[in-house]
Amino acid sequence: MSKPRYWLIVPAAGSGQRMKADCPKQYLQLNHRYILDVTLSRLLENADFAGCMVALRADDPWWSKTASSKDERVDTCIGGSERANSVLAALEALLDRADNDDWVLVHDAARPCLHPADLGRLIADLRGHPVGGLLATPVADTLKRKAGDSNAVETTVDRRHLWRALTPQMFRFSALRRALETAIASGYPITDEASALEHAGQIPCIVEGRPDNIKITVPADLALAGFILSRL
Ligand SMILES: Nc1ccn([C@@H]2O[C@H](COP(=O)(O)OP(=O)(O)OP(=O)(O)O)[C@@H](O)[C@H]2O)c(=O)n1
Ligand SMILES: C[C@](O)(CO)[C@H](O)COP(=O)(O)O
Repeated sequence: MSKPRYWLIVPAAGSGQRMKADCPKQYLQLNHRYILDVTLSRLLENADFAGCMVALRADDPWWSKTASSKDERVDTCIGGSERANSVLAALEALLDRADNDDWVLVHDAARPCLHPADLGRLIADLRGHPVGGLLATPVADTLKRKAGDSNAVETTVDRRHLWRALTPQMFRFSALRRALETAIASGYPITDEASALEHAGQIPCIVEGRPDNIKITVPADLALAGFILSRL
């Protein structure tokens, strides 16, 4: 039986509304490099992937300007209306190359600060796991639940067992594809790969990751990401 291979999927078909920039955030620059190029290089330089599939917007005029578009290891497909649809599209674009039990790592294009040690630990800790799992970091702040749309505090949430999901998230090719198809078809709200597997009755494994593996989401995150990268 051949050893399972590792495939990389990077969903990069978002519009970055919360960033309020003049282009999708994955094409903003950090130290004169596109964020998408930074993210892809930090993944491809630190693990041995059989291939990489990047999901892009259908109207993406920036990709051809990136260094990654010249990298023969990187293929592209058209993403979907939601992140989960983009990941499913990338899985389907790999159907003729990936085996059912191959591992797939899914990592947000908007997370350029992934530390190589976290990537290595995720792969090492989960390579023998029956389901797979994700990088996550413990909640460090006290969490409040607001009362509807008001600013009134409804309650303080017990954070003792709460973790923030990060990426990469790592699951078997066929199990992930099946779980995403089922969850999307059922209208179940999924915002990460693990929640699709949970919806399918699986129990993903958490691997603790660094809290500085931030997702660039709002304007203040850009300078923070630049500082983090300068220290990595
Ligand atoms: N239809 C979508 C939506 C998001 N993403 C990708 O999923 C990652 C995480 O999503 P998010 O941070 O929400 O990005 P956006 O959807 O672009 O941001 P916003 O919600 O502010 O518009 C990003 O790399 C984004 O490009 C995607 O591939 N396809
Ligand atoms: C996948 C993720 O980054 C894990 O925290 C997150 O769910 C993405 O959410 P978004 O709203 O698509 O940014």
